[in-house]
Amino acid sequence: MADTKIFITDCDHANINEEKAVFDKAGIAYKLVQCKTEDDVIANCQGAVAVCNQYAPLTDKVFSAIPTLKTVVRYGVGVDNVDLVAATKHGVQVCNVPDYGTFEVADQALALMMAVTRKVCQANSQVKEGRWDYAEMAPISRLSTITVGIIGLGRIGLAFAHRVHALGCKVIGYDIYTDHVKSNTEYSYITCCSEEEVLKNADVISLHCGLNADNAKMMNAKTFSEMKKGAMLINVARGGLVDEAALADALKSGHLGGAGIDVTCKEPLEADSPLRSAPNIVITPHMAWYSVQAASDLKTKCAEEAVRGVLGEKARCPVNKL
Ligand SMILES: NC(=O)C1=CN([C@@H]2O[C@H](COP(=O)(O)OP(=O)(O)OC[C@H]3O[C@@H](n4cnc5c(N)ncnc54)[C@H](O)[C@@H]3O)[C@@H](O)[C@H]2O)C=CC1
Ligand SMILES: O=C(O)C(=O)[C@H](O)COP(=O)(O)O
Repeated sequence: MADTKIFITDCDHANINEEKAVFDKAGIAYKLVQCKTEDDVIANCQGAVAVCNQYAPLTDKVFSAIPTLKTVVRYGVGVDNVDLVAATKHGVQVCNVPDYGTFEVADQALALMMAVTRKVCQANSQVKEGRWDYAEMAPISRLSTITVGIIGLGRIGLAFAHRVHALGCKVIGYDIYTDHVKSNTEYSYITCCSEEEVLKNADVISLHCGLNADNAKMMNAKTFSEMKKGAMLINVARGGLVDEAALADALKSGHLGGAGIDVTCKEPLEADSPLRSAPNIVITPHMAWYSVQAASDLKTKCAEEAVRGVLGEKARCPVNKL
């Protein structure tokens, strides 16, 4: 369609009913294409003024080849598949949807923390295999006595902080910006400290920062060695924050006591990933964000932001500064 203004570059949801309702109401022509590569996007999204995008890489090459493009809206919070520097250079406004599933992700982090600290999955397997022996699960600490360290005190990190605070855990945290935490009495129970102090003092570390060039593989053999013996790692943020081979080694050596992860470097997890054979690790399939309500909210908010882009209205959630 020649006047198609909005393209959905790719999405893995079963239907685009919410997007359709928003685009039809605005009277804007749209098209769903399922692109995997930069070349797919270039071939299929010519004339786009705005795109809704999930995984397809949006790079300098794409922005150069589609000069009509003014707005990119990511289905989600993380924008690590979009080259923000190139987008800014080409005058493309990149937006995300930061507020569709905050509680779901914090809940999943809590679920993983409970699963690994209480060894729920191991115990479940034991019983199904015909044994009945709580002592096999040792050691387990009383949760209200542990220190939880949060790396990334943004929306999700702070929602997770509330949850573990409610369990009676001591909460410490590190973020590159902490004024919003220190100036808000609602968070007075969080002790802000350095990354090194979090590594050294936490019994459980939960990652809640976005992935960028500066923090890729921030959890690696060196940082794992700085963690307490028996400490546990939770990651519902991005797989690329963790050196997975080093995590598997730290679990196999017994230095780390467990891990709960929802995200991996390659998704789905590779068949030969060393994480598959590591002890006390619980892995979920990048589902932290998901609930029926969050999925619907995400699609509606993403479509509405794309419409604002086409109409030249102010973006609700811009990520880059033009
Ligand atoms: N597993 C899932 O389904 C989902 C995962 N996510 C991931 O969670 C991440 C966080 O989401 P929100 O809390 O909503 O984002 P946010 O932008 O509100 O918070 C991120 C925080 O991380 C901090 N940060 C950045 N780099 C850091 C570093 N190197 N060390 C410490 N702190 C650092 C930022 O200053 C910010 O306060 C997203 O970027 C995304 O990657 C988000 C939604 C769903
Ligand atoms: O919001 C995010 O960021 C997310 O992680 C997603 O919503 C869910 O995952 P992906 O779309 O990044 O697979």
